[in-house]
Amino acid sequence: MADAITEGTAKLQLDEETGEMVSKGELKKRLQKRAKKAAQAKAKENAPVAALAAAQKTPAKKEEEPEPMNMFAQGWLDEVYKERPVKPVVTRFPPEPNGFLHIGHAKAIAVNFGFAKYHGGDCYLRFDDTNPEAEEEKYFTAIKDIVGWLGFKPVAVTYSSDNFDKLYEKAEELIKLEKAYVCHCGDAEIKAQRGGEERGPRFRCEHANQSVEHNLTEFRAMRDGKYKPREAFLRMKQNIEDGNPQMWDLAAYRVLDAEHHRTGPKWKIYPTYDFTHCLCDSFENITHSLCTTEFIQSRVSYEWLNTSLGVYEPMQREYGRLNITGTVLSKRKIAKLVNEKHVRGWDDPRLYTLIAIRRRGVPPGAILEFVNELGVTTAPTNIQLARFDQTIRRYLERTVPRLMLVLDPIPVVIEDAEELEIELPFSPKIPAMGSHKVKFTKTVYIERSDFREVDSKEYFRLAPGKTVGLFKVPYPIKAVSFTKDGDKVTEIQAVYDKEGTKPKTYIHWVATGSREVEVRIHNALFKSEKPDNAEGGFLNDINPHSEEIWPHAMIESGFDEVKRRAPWPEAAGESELGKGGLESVRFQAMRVAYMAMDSDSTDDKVVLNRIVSLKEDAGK
Ligand SMILES: Nc1ncnc2c1ncn2[C@@H]1O[C@H](COP(=O)(O)OP(=O)(O)OP(=O)(O)O)[C@@H](O)[C@H]1O
Ligand SMILES: NC(=O)CC[C@H](N)C(=O)O
Repeated sequence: MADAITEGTAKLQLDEETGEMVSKGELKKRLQKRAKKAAQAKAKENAPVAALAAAQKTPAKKEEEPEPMNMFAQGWLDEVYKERPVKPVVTRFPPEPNGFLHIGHAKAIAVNFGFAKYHGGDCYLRFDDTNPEAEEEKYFTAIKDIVGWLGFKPVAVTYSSDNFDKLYEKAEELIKLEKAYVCHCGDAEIKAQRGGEERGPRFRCEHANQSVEHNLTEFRAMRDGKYKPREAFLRMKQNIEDGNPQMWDLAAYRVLDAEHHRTGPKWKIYPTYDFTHCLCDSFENITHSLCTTEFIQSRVSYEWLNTSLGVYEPMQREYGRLNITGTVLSKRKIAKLVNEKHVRGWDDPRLYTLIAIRRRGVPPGAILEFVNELGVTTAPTNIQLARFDQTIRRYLERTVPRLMLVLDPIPVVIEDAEELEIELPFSPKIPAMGSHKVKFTKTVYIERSDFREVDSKEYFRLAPGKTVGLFKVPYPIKAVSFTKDGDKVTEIQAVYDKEGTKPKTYIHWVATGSREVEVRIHNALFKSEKPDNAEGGFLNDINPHSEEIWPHAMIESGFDEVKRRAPWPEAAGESELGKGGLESVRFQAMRVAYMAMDSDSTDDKVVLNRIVSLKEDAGK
């Protein structure tokens, strides 16, 4: 008979509206009831509007797994390949090591590494380290780490600074070709030469007429420390008549009073982005140099320099940036949040740096799936946080095991119960995940929110005289009394309800002796979709409830096995890197949320982060 009851629990389903686990039949009944109500409401609307709404809903039904390589097989990236269908494809991901990467960079990583991988080629991780003032060792390490975590292996890690000698030679060559000159003009003069505020006529300064010998002497003097910053710079002699400002004799080299973290005090002059990037691409035999659309105008100067020097010419093409709304990504703003202690650090799970997303427990594969789903075009993509969460949720749904976790435990003493061993599957849908055994004890702990002191007709969980199912336990229980300390219920007394009908609802529980854990539930860090538009600035938009802590949550013993068997899922960079970090211990806490271990965990104390809720928040 016990079997007859537990059999049903294997097929329990989540009622998304109430958060309860209920039998298939009960869920069907509830859905029908709600559908009827909704239909009645809808009937009031006029027919065309209703039809449009239905039509708009259709695509959402498509819940299949996205094809992981779609973004390369079709659309913009496919066109780019067709423009230059060469083998082997060679690409590069070229971050400046001046901060932690964010979700937008994940797109750049996926595009560059993915494009090469898809075409059987190679991708370099190139540190674009030509601004010694802003660069720090910790960023190099963090960037390398994140690329590996996303599952990509650079064919080599290179540095623009590896090429400082070669770039210097190319600069002298450009001077000898009469295509560069040393200029001593200040900002105001340069502005005037470029037409000024009124966009008037453009003209060159007298330095542009210097002889090659003079320019060489001056450039070497710059190199040898004769000039202080801003006293001299090397300019490319492009085409001042051109409508594109990127052709208005851009700087190629400037004097900087800074030690480079790799070349030390060797250089007093450093090449600019416009001089460095296209040449480094050329030196590395990059076939497709993919970057974001703010570089569209730079394409002419990119091509001009390589052509002028007669070197191998890569092809630059530009795609739209990925922006997430409802958060801030700028380094300066995140630094403010960190310094003013609004968040726990650059890797705080409420941020959208990649180290933060990783710490929160988001699997690397889910990020790649997100980028792939959005696709790549030349248009910028502005995405709401909820859309990102939705992809993660779908990904976790099919890849992580389930456990029982109680956030706010309250003991229930089941007077006629005996200790039992109960087998729990790790996943109701994927038998290959296996199962584990947990102890069922006379006293179990349930969520405080699953008990009501006063029953009502619309309530289906535990209340005095009311019966509820405990997930996988042979008999449902009925509350008979409860004890209080002041306003707070401290214990519920219950008995097995062996005679009653099958319960309508099942709730999760944990046994006596279960491990106490701290759970951190993260909500949006900002109240609005556009924190930057808040009066007085983005700090005024901070959500005071962005982190809720449950310090005395309890987790069932299956957690130990989930931890031992991590990473969940075993994919992308985590397993290749070895074991995966604590954040790869992921699971679905039944009826609660998707969870991962936080890096604050110690041998004695487990801290868990909510990765995402089980369903989209109402109102979003
Ligand atoms: N939001 C984004 N979406 C897509 N690609 C991006 C985004 N931000 C940067 N990238 C790309 O990543 C690569 C390395 O970026 P780098 O760190 O040099 O950029 P950045 O523009 O300085 O970034 P940010 O200023 O946003 O921190 C570049 O090719 C850049 O175009
Ligand atoms: N061409 C590019 O991809 C630009 C990379 C460069 N590090 C930048 O964002 O400034």
